[in-house]
Amino acid sequence: MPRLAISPEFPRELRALAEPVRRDVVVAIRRFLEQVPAAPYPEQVGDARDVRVATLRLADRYRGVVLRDGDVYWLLTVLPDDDACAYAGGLGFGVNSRLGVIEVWDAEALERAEPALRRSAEGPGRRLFDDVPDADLASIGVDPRLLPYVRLVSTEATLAALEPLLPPTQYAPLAELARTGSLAAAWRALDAWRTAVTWPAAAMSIDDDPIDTTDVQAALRRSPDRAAFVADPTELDRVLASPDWCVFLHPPQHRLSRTPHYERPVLVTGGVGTGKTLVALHRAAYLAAEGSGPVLLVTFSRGLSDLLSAKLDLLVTDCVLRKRVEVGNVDRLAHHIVTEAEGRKPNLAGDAEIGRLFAEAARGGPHSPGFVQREWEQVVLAQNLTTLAEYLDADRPGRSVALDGSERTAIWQAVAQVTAQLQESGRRTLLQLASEACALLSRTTGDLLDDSGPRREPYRHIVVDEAQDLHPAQWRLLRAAVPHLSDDLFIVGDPHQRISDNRVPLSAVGIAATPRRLDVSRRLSRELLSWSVRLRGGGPVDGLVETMHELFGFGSDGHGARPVVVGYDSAEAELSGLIAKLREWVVDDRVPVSEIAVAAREADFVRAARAATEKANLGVRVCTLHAMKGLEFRRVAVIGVTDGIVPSPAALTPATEDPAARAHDLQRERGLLYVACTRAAELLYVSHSGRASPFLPS
Ligand SMILES: Nc1ncnc2c1ncn2[C@@H]1O[C@H](COP(=O)(O)OP(=O)(O)OP(=O)(O)O)[C@@H](O)[C@H]1O
Repeated sequence: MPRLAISPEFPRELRALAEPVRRDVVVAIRRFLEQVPAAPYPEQVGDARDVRVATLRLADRYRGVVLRDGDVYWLLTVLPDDDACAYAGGLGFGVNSRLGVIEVWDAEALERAEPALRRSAEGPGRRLFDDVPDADLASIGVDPRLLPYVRLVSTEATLAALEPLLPPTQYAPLAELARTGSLAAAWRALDAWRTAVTWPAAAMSIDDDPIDTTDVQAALRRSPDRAAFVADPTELDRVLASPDWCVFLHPPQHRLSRTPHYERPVLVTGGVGTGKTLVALHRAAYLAAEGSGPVLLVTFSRGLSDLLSAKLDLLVTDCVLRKRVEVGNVDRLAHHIVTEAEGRKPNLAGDAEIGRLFAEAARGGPHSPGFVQREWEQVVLAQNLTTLAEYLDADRPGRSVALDGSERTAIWQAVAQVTAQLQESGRRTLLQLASEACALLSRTTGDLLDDSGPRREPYRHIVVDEAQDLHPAQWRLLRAAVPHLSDDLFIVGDPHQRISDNRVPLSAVGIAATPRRLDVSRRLSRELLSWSVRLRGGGPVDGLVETMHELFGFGSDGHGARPVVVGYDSAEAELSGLIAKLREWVVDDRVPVSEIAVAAREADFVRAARAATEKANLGVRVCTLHAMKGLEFRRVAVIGVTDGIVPSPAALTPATEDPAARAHDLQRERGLLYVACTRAAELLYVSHSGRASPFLPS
């Protein structure tokens, strides 16, 4: 029986075919897998650069292109007959001698480029790699068949022009060597392509066992981003029907999510669209299959946990495994634990009620209600301070206004008044609930969440998404909900996308996490990414990690359109401009309305935009900037990005009251706009009426 692996391009190209052809192709592959009568057979391609390449007739006038090695077949694409033969004939194949992964290159295009390369290399200057011996180029994985072309490269620009023709696993270390002149830097670039199946986690050194560069099957198994093995028609159907991200993980994503064991908690940070959520989903799926107990996949809000749950359903199709993962948000977890312990649902206090209580408690005092409330949430609840003595002694990280003993005592009394009133009315805030749930879990009585043993944590593994927005009380709850064992906490987040006031290093809540990083945005084009990074302001931010988190060093793997920023004279004209833009997208460009979103800072403008889109019969999503968190659309319009609206004056603490709080508020408002603008995978349109928001890059 043949062993068949599918490349990520194949399902995409299959989806683009007309329905009857698609059906015939799938039937033919099934026949091939099971070797029943009338199964397609490999046919040699005349003049092929690699004799192992063949085609399979999969439908009338359509052929699949395969790389064949013994009984192993790697199905690369499906094309009309002539195109398939021409394409197959021009490909070069190899196994990377350092990584052991499969490589494909455009051998025919390289042959065509050779005369131009020679001409450019004939000039007076030296060639780029003249000083690098062959052995060093081999040590970064350059294939001997590509060496003659590499030797002709005279400038970094020429090398960049060759990028589409070379395997990325050879281009990346070469580009790094050209840029830095350092072999060590090139090895590091090479290392970024290792997957969890390339090497065991402990064996990441360049000098490990020699690779058998003739073993195609082993190479395909080490290339989970390039090949998915399907043993039978059921697996075939799953690979063909699943979204790409379910099947083909990029090497760093694969390594992070499928490393067999992490002795300590892990914190994965990464810029927008680098695949953090996908890594969290895959880690949860991996732990469900390979772990040793119940898994909690937890995020910031209910809306996001519903989205995570739907994605996990796509990823984990086995019901038994899926049941091992509970998906929720931290508030729900706290609610659940307190309800179980008390036998009834807790009453929650809303924001308006809390605001009113603090207004009363702070009346006549030197500090505003907002200041006192922030002191409660960011100092008292954040550090779980329960007595005045503890508060008098406490550090107040992130709070810039110094308080003497009598001021602290006055604030403590105001906070005590609010908490007493809450207690009297039988209400609690969500943060209080998180603290109580943590205290309940820390008791030795057990009997929570159907857990009958004493002091047994309800989960064996916890995976956290959108970690940058969790409060210290919520972190303590998560820490208490899982035992201190290997693979306890796997955390993903991006401090630059924070839209809350929570900026706690994990070490401060008892989580000593090993940092890891994802560097390549898979959502944003280079153009959108560079604009967004300027919008965010390249400055470092704090929280999650011990030191400041920098925004540099992260890139994108594709090009696209630049964002469009349009200024109007009035809000009415801005709404008319929005409707015209949406019509262009929906009617002219035929983008489905479900793949378009409109967002604004102020609820009033959201309502006005919603009314305008409904009147124009354009059923796109219209929401606040906040509601865009964690989502993704092909096209996004962010409107009302006007001075005086973004940042929202109501969300800013007066500088006279607390300059550090104001700086944080500004950073949060900037983060909010950054998050909304970076939801666009394809096109971003930004508009304002009057002067543009000071956050917009010039
Ligand atoms: N391995 C992959 N295969 C296919 N698509 C991918 C892959 N990795 C990432 N993507 C694409 O990138 C998008 C972003 O992934 P994801 O939402 O996990 O990133 P993120 O880092 O959590 O983003 P953000 O922090 O901006 O919310 C995905 O929706 C998908 O379109």
